[in-house]
Amino acid sequence: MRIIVTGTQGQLVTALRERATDAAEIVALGRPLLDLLNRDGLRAALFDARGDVIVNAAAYTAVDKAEQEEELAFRVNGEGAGHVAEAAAELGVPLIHFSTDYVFDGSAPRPYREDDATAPLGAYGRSKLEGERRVAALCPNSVILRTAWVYSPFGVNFVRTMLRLGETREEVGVVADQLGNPTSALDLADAALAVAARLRQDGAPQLRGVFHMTGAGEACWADVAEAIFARATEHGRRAVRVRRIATADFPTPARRPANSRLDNAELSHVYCVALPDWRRSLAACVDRLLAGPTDRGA
Ligand SMILES: NC(=O)C1=CN([C@@H]2O[C@H](COP(=O)(O)OP(=O)(O)OC[C@H]3O[C@@H](n4cnc5c(N)ncnc54)[C@H](O)[C@@H]3O)[C@@H](O)[C@H]2O)C=CC1
Repeated sequence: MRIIVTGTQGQLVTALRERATDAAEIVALGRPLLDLLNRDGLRAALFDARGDVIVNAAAYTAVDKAEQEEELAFRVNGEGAGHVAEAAAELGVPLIHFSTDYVFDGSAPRPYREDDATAPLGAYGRSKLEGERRVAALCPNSVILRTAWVYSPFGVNFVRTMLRLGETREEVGVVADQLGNPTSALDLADAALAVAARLRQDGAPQLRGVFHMTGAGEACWADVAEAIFARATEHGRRAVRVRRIATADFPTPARRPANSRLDNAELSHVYCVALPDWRRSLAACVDRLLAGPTDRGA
């Protein structure tokens, strides 16, 4: 199976490359060859690549900056996703598109299900929701995977940021009133590869549509930080205290949902796919970052 992935540098595409087995060849296409802002170039690249499945893993992901650059975020995450969907439909290949918990406003008292009402709080969430709409409209042979709180040994993410802060600080203030599901990009890649294989073999309509895909178990950001620092001490790092703060004490340009939890029951029921518990995968990520040479820059 030849899987064409948009983007070459992101957490998810890097994880897909690492986790691909012999049964799946990953062809990652990024800028300048494939730019979500350039419909014609993108189409030419996807048509040339001749894949069995397309995965749209590229996106404008700067959540706070998007508040100042909403038009750009829409062009990349809305229109760009639409261009990929249009090309996949014309090529007749299934599309896996990634979306986000930020399509919800976080007011629900329980984990969100796929058919719950969307109401993004910020520009990034609005742009991703527009992408979902375009993908669903232009490419019915598609799966939209909403994920959340993604971390990995690569790129910019919470785990790497905490480990960097922990090098110089004895205490770090971390918000404790946002709940979500920490998700390892490597687990996400394994699950997405399983979905890709099913989509390729089976045209059943129930395999298409929106699915939630996050790590098992829930946490607030302060819980995640505590788990990171606890694991880091096992690698000889000195202990770092986590001061549990409120979102109101850590203002950011974009508002975040207080409840980001996604219910994965549908994915488990339809695909028999479930991601491991976040604590186990997080420990493995910290082990990897602290055991070997690291790619600094988070
Ligand atoms: N990182 C997270 O916590 C979450 C991510 N997601 C979604 O998961 C997917 C993967 O996210 P990550 O790998 O973490 O993102 P990332 O920020 O690590 O990587 C994004 C990739 O998109 C590429 N890109 C940006 N603009 C582009 C353009 N105009 N043309 C071509 N490529 C472009 C970047 O170069 C980069 O390779 C995205 O759809 C994101 O919206 C959803 C929820 C949470």
